[in-house]
Amino acid sequence: MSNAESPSANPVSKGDMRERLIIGLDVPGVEEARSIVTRIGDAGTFYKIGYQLAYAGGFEFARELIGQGKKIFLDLKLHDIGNTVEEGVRSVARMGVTFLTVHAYPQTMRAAVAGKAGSDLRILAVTVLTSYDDNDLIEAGYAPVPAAELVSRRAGQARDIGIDGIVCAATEARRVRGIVGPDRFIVTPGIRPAGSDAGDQKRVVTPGDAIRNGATHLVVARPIVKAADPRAATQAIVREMSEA
Ligand SMILES: O=c1ccn([C@@H]2O[C@H](COP(=O)(O)O)[C@@H](O)[C@H]2O)c(=O)[nH]1
Repeated sequence: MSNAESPSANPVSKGDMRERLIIGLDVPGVEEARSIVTRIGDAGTFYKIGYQLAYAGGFEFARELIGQGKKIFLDLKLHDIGNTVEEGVRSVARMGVTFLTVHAYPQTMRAAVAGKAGSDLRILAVTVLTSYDDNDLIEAGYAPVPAAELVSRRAGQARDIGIDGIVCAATEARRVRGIVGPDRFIVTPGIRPAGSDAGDQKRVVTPGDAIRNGATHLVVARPIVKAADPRAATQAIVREMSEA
């Protein structure tokens, strides 16, 4: 069976929505991150480390959280020449993290699949950033194309290359599920509880609708890490996911 036909088994437990909420630790340093993780306590099981924390001690902190039994999503959105991506992914594969992102360019995705070979690391392909709408794609030099169509095209390429999961807006999750089949992860940022500030996100969905649309994992940063009570904010989102 080719790589494209055998994506990694989807380990999502339908029973515990905490495992399907990925909390984005978008904070300036490890001290702040550690404090938020402590305050969230057992309400959170899965954390995302992106640019802001990764370049401020986040890699070491990722190892610390893994040591405590938490899962880690390294959101590095790699994109470079193939050899550099492949070797970078090979290094990340030794860290024990669960998810790593790359941009959904075919050369990049192929290199990432080669780099993670033999490890438990799962590669997610970022299709079209949730802060982009159709006009942002035109501004970036694309011929006019609806963001949802470009997401579909890239999801199909990711499937053919054997990528483990797709990052897209939850508005596109149903369509993407039809393209990638039942076993791949669909990870959706741009999540906002009703009434909360979208900030720079443009393709936004509530936690309940994201689950109903078939997302396997939701990514939420500011609505939790900037909340007065991050544990209560986490619990409210998990509750909404559970009731969906
Ligand atoms: O398309 C994408 C890919 C990644 N992200 C990341 O998710 C979080 C979302 O943060 P919020 O504060 O909940 O908006 C952030 O770390 C992004 O880098 C994304 O938003 N969209």
